[in-house]
Amino acid sequence: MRRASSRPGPLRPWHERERCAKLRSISGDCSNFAHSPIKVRGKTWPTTEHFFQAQKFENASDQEELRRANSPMLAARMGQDRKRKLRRDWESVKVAVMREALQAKFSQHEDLARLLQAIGDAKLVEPTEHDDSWGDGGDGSGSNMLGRLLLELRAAAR
Ligand SMILES: Nc1nc(O)c(N)c(N[C@@H]2O[C@H](COP(=O)(O)O)[C@@H](O)[C@H]2O)n1
Repeated sequence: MRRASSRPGPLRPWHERERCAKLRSISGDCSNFAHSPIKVRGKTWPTTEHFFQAQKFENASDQEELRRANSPMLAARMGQDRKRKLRRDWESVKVAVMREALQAKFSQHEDLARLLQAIGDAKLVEPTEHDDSWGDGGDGSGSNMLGRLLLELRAAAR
């Protein structure tokens, strides 16, 4: 006789989980790649991704190089390679930096602030197996820090 396996069943695909639960994937205007410039620390940054990735670096010249990256994807790649000198406290400040970026974005773009409220009470999640810190790790096991910060902003604005 076959015994029931104690292992969990196959993970449900993202779209199915989104349908069943009150989940919304972070995409489009809510994503850090959205072309919604922010003014922070005396400069204009093309996207929140540019600002976030630039803050990783100790040298102002490296930060400026990131700010001028032609796309958020390029800024992310530049921020993730280790050719430039990473600031030593990055791990301890990165969530605060992301919060600063998102606060700027959603306070400087009224339409986006409205969009965040329009999501209602759904939970926001970045569904990606490539990131279990900012995202959900692809199966819901990640920390979902980006989603949590967006929900924090949504609650604060209510
Ligand atoms: N799809 C995807 N792939 C990755 O590799 C990611 N890291 C993310 N998450 C986004 O990446 C930004 C921060 O990344 P690092 O801290 O430099 O790893 C941030 O915009 C996350 O939303 N997504």
